Amino acid sequence: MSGSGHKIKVVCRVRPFLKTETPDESVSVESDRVLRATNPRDSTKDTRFKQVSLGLQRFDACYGPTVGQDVIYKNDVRPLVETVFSGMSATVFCYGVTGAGKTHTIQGTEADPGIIPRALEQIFRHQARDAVDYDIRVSYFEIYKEAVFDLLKPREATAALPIREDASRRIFVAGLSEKKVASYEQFAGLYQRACGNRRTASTKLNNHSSRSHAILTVSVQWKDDISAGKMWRGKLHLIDLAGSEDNRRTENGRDRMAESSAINRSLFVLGQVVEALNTGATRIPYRDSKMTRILQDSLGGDSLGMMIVNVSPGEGFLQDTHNTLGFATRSREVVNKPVAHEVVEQRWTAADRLQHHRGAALPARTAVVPAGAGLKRRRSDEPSSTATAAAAAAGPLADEEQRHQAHSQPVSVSGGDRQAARRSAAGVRQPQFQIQRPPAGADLASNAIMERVLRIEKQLSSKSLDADVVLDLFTPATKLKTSRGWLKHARELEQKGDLERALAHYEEALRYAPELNKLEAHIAKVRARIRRQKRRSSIASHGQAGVRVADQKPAASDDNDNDNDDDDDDEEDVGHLWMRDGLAESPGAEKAERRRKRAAMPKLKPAAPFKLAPRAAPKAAPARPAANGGSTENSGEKPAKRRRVLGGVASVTEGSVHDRRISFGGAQLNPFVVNGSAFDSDLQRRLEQRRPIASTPARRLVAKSAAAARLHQSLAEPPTPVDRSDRDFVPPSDDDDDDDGDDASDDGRPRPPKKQQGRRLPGALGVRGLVEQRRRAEEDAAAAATATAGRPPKSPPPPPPRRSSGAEAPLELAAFNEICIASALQMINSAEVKKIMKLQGIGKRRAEQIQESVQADGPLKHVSELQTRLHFKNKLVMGILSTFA
Ligand SMILES: Nc1ncnc2c1ncn2[C@@H]1O[C@H](COP(=O)(O)OP(=O)(O)OP(=O)(O)O)[C@@H](O)[C@H]1O
Repeated sequence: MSGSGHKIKVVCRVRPFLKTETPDESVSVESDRVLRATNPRDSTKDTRFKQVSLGLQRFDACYGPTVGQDVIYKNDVRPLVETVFSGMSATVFCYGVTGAGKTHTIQGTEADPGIIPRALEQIFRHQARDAVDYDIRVSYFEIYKEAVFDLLKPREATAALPIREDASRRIFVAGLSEKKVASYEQFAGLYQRACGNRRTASTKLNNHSSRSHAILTVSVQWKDDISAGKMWRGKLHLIDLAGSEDNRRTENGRDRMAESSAINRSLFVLGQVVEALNTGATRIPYRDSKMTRILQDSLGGDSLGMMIVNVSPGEGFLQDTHNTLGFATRSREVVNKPVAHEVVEQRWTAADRLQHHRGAALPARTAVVPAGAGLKRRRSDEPSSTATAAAAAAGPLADEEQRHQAHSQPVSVSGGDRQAARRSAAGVRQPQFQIQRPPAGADLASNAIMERVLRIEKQLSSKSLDADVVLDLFTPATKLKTSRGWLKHARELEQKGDLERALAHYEEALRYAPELNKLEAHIAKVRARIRRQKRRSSIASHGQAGVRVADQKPAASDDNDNDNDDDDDDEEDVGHLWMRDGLAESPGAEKAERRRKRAAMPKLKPAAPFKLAPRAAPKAAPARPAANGGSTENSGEKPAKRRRVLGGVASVTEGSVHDRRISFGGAQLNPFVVNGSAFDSDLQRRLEQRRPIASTPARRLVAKSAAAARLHQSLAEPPTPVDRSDRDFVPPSDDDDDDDGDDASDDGRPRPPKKQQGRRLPGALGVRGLVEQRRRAEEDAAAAATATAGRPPKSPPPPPPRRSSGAEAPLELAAFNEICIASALQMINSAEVKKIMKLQGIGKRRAEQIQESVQADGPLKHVSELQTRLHFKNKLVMGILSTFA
């Protein structure tokens, strides 16, 4: 039999009805190998159906309620126990739902003993009969809530024990006590005490329900004179599995629920193992539960295996019966490769000693190996020569009857490598089975799945299944698919302008695919748009007297605004902040007014293109090249490709970077410093690396800088016509701060008296004044650019105007800030501003103080305060500027 596979033997046993149950005909044993069960979905159907649902299940043996323990033992278990004396390992385990009779079958009662006492009796009888000196030892442990406990020790004296693998890759429980027993009586006393240590409890379905899996191992070892004094070891594992439980029926409390969850989990893994073995999966998830790990050799390993499937009769258990029988049928396909086991002495290697030196326990002096294999510490995935030979020699499996026979007779094994025995299955029959080491990370993945299952079970048991747990049930592919579905709907809704519902759909999509960062960003945008819509409508309805919303878009057009361009968003973001007097009341009229004003404004292109100034010449060259109305000819560089920004008003020349400044309309700007604050590190990085400004946000910021420049310029220029020769306006930057306190700027131009700072604008000019001023400045710029076209650039350029900082800010800066504050005041109560203020370190209380104070004293008092909140200010400034662009 060496080298051939043995299917697990599956025996079915139906328990009798208990006194508390009402007998019915739903489950019955039709013949010694056929069980009939009513279809749980339709009990009115003919009970003799064949193919539907349960139909007729064929097993190795079927026992009805009247069959006694002795019959089952004699027919099916006794032959298996005999194999132990051939050096084989054999496993009998009882499987079934709670209350189906597992403990009764494996343990029995004093009056009607089960498999364990009968098997031990048989072993001692065999010992007495043979002239061989058998060394019989027993160990008994339980797996309770995924922890292993020694049952041969008093419960209070035992801690959870670890599971290990020995040198020949055999699983064992480290530290488990093994007691030598010389007679059945000695065993019976020991066993009785040990049973008292097992955890049992009363549930609604079973007064004496086992809460753990219990595994009794009987080891029989002897020296064989015939085989030149070789040591042999046979093992018998007798296992009473805890029953799967439907917690709706057991009405378990919290403690029982935790136990039940652990039980169900390990049984679930058992099902997975069987499934994997049957489908020839590359990885068998033994490690996913302690029980399957311990049963590894009995499930697809080198043990002989037998499963007794216990079934509760009665209609009330039909669904459970259906599930149990389904599992049993699948288990019948599992093929084991039984081999005899030799005990060999092993020497401790240098590696063992080193490990021991580091604190690890030394391996046992003896190891159990497949007969004839000797002790080889070989990786399990290494092919062995015997394996190949065995695989080649393996013939087709014996038919079912022969297999049945194989269990009925002691298996004589001539030896052979354990690996060889496993591999010999290859090519023998389908499904074939191979033990392979799991691929790296497979355990992790499987653990993750188990964690999911556990979470779900936990929630199910607490009857509070929440959405996240349901989400866990989906595979990643399903999640992605579902997410796409939500996204599709969301986009449609957004296009229709139904932002609220679109947002809900987007959020739903994100739940299924939280890794979609872009989606997250888009959701934030949609949220912002909804907020803006709400603000607009509230401002429109509760607008203060004399203040009109200048830039308010009609709701419909806003709703339909489906482009995701940040620029537009930014415009929207703050467009409503721009408050002006005297504009048309209706949105339509406002729009017309805006259009009219825009048309009236001169265009700045192409005479005053906005571009990056050429790169500074090395050292000898002046720090700032002459500006020539925005052209790049003075750089001496090959003109680079131009990128149009902001509807043709400005353009950026790729690669022409100079001193981080942008020349525009005769002015040089530092794109990173608007009003003294750095605002775009990405752009800065790109420019510093001399990389093309490809990203939309970067171009947008450059464009905004242009707008900022225009406003600065218009504010800097006096309302009266200016000297056209002075075109080299440099906006204020940190480098240019002039704290000397004179009233004159470096270029000699007089500054407005400090007293007037911040008072003249916009209070004096008003917003309209500012706009008008800007328009005039732009006209001048256009005229100057036309006049200077074709002329050689001026050299050297006059030094740029300088400004004071803080409280001594020049007029234009003060005006700027005033605009900011005025704008801020309108949104000071909005959540967005609060958030910004929080980010900038302005507390709620402080924000309120500012608001009150601004209302009482006027906004200019707080210019310096706001100046320190650079980001906050810039956001507003940028928004305001975009309304000019
Ligand atoms: N074949 C049988 N003959 C007589 N009584 C039986 C038989 N099988 C089971 N019973 C009775 O049914 C009840 C439940 O049986 P048992 O405790 O063995 O179930 P179990 O499957 O081990 O349950 P659990 O998984 O909850 O431990 C017990 O009272 C037992 O005596």
